[in-house]
This record gives sequence, structure tokens and C-alpha cells, in this order.
Amino acid sequence: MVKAVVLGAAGGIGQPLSLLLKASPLVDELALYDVVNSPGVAADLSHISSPAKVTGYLPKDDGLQNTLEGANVVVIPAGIPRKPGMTRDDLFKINAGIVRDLITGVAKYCPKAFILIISNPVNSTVPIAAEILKKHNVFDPSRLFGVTTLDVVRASTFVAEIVGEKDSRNIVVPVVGGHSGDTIVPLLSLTKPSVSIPADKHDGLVNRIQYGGDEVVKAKDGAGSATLSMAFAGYRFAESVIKAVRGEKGIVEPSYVYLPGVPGGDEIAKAVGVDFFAVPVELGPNGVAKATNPLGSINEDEKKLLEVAIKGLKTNIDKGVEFASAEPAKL
Ligand SMILES: NC(=O)c1ccc[n+]([C@@H]2O[C@H](COP(=O)([O-])OP(=O)(O)OC[C@H]3O[C@@H](n4cnc5c(N)ncnc54)[C@H](O)[C@@H]3O)[C@@H](O)[C@H]2O)c1
Ligand SMILES: O=C(O)C[C@H](O)C(=O)O
Repeated sequence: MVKAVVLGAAGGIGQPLSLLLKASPLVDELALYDVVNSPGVAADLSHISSPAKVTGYLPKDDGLQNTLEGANVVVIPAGIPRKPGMTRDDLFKINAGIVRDLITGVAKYCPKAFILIISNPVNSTVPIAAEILKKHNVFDPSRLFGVTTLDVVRASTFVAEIVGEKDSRNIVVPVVGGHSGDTIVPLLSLTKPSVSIPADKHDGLVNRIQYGGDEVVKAKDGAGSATLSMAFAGYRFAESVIKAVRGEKGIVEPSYVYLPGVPGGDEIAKAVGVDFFAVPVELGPNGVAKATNPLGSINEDEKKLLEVAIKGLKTNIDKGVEFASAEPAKL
């Protein structure tokens, strides 16, 4: 029995992500929560002929509690998106409090659920979530994930375009670090199968992977950021978590996790000098089965990218931790 929840379900990501979850035969129950329109989205989806029973809640009448009770997987795309000229860090002011309050609900009503955080700035919202869960004595690092799948999806797509591979799913590029600009570190030298990127295209490709989000923000021209590609990526990650819980072996997805608390993560945390960091993670029935370390064989260019990323990450992580330590949750 799998109960999946989407918090922020009426939004640009929330709606298509809820559609994909409703269409999945792996989901038995789907609960949608938002401050607006979630009952409408739920009514619409409920006409689809697939197994999941769909419900939609608003904050009134204990909506968050009713949404979260019994949940196994909670996906969180709640919060405001960027407009042109903004960084993801500019979203902190509003989204930090939203994530804090929603995670407080998770801590109270479904503390064992797998938590998938999409809300930006992911580099800071995941540390906020960890701190709130710690405050409630329910933090299990193997169950808290910052969703960085879109960076990996973009890397596959952009590399495939350059090397002329028709199906970008055949190209796997490890992307490590965080989820914003130069904290995103694509390890092109470790692409599988190995690819040869023409020298004159290399730096542009790295930049496009790091700033792919800005490309969409600019194209949408004030109407938000990536939603459909994010719903695809968020669903891919949620599906992988659910498949691993159901016993499927060998599933590896990148994710931004609390390294010192997950198997295999301590050594990587020591090497990079930050506690929250995205690496390819092997998933199992209890979440992270093993964090894998791709950093041993990276080239000099990638080492330089990594140095820059770690600097930015430190600031973003500290900001999140400080916020969560200072602010009482509102529930
Ligand atoms: N991790 C990633 O790779 C990635 C990719 C794309 C977007 N994002 C982020 O995802 C977030 C959502 O983006 P979007 O385009 O869907 O935005 P959106 O504005 O279209 O949707 C956000 C939804 O959150 C809801 N919401 C606001 N406060 C809430 C609360 N307290 N409880 C429940 N719901 C609440 C809003 O009502 C809205 O429906 C943004 O922060 C964006 O930056 C992350
Ligand atoms: O760019 C954004 O603000 C949204 C998201 O993080 C993305 O990478 O598309």
C-alpha cells in the first residue's frame, strides 16, 4: 500500500506531478494539499481510470493533518518560483517559512515518510527540513532528499544533443554538489557511455547544465520557472524511491542528502567539507542504501568547479540551518 502526497499540488509543478503520480500503477492513494484549488485538482484527477484514490485538502479543517496521515512518500513543490533577474536564493525569504511549516506537519503526522524536497533554494530548504525534523526527534537522513534529478535530466539531454545520440536516456552524467548555478557540478568525464565533447563546446555545455534553469526562466518571461520538465524529473525520482521500497534492486539516482547520516556518506562529507551535498545515491527499502563517491577520478577542470561549488554551498547551508534554529514553526 503506497500513499503519496504532493504539498503545493495546485501549482505549476504540482499539477503535472500529481497527474504522473495518479497515472502510476505503483500508487494506491494520492493526497493533494495546497493553500488554493487542491480539491479542484483532486476532483479532476479522480476521473482518471487508474488505481490511485485521490483526495484534495486545503489548510482549513485540519487539511495538512488529513493529507499527511499514513503517507509513505511526500513530495514538496510548494513555494514561489523565480522571475527573470532573480537567483534561487532570492526565494529564501518566502519559501524557507513554507518549507519549515510543511516539514513540521510531516514530523508530526508522518515522521517515517520519505521526503522529497523540490522547493527552492534546495541548497537551503533541505538543511531547514533536517533541522526541523531534528527538533522533533524524527530526523532519518536516509529518508530526506533534495530533488536534483532535473540537473541530471538536463545533462543527459544536452550531452545527447552534442554527441548526436537520439535517445538521451542512454546517456548518464553524474551531477554533484547543489542545485543552483555554480553549485551544480556536472562530471562530464564520468559520462556513461564515455563521450567525446568537442573542446570548443565543453565550457558552453557545462554552463548550460549549471544555468539550465535560467534558460527556462528567461523563456517564460515572468510566468515562472521550469514546471513540466521538473514534474517529469520529480516523478522519476518519486517512482525510483517507490520501486526501491517495493524491493527493486540497483536503483541509483542523484540526490542532495545529509551525507554524515547516510551509509557511505561520511567519507564523502569529509572529502568535500560540507554536510549537505548531491551524489548518486543507491536506493533501498529504507531510502538511501548507499551514497556513492564519484569524486575519486575527476579531472582538474572538475576539481576547480567543485571548489567553487563548495564555497557557495557552505553559505547556503549555513543560512538554512541558522533560519531553522531561530524560527519557531507555525502550526
Ligand atoms: N528542485 C528543482 O529542480 C526545481 C525545479 C523547478 C522549480 N523548483 C521550485 O519549485 C517551487 C514551485 O515551483 P512552481 O513553478 O510549481 O510554482 P507555483 O507558484 O506554480 O506553485 C507553487 C504552489 O505552492 C503553493 N503554496 C504556497 N504556499 C504553500 C503552503 N504553505 N502550503 C502548500 N502549498 C503552498 C501555491 O499555492 C502554488 O500552488 C519553486 O520554489 C521553484 O523554484 C525547483
Ligand atoms: O531555475 C529555477 O529557478 C527552477 C529550478 O531550480 C530549475 O532548475 O529549473
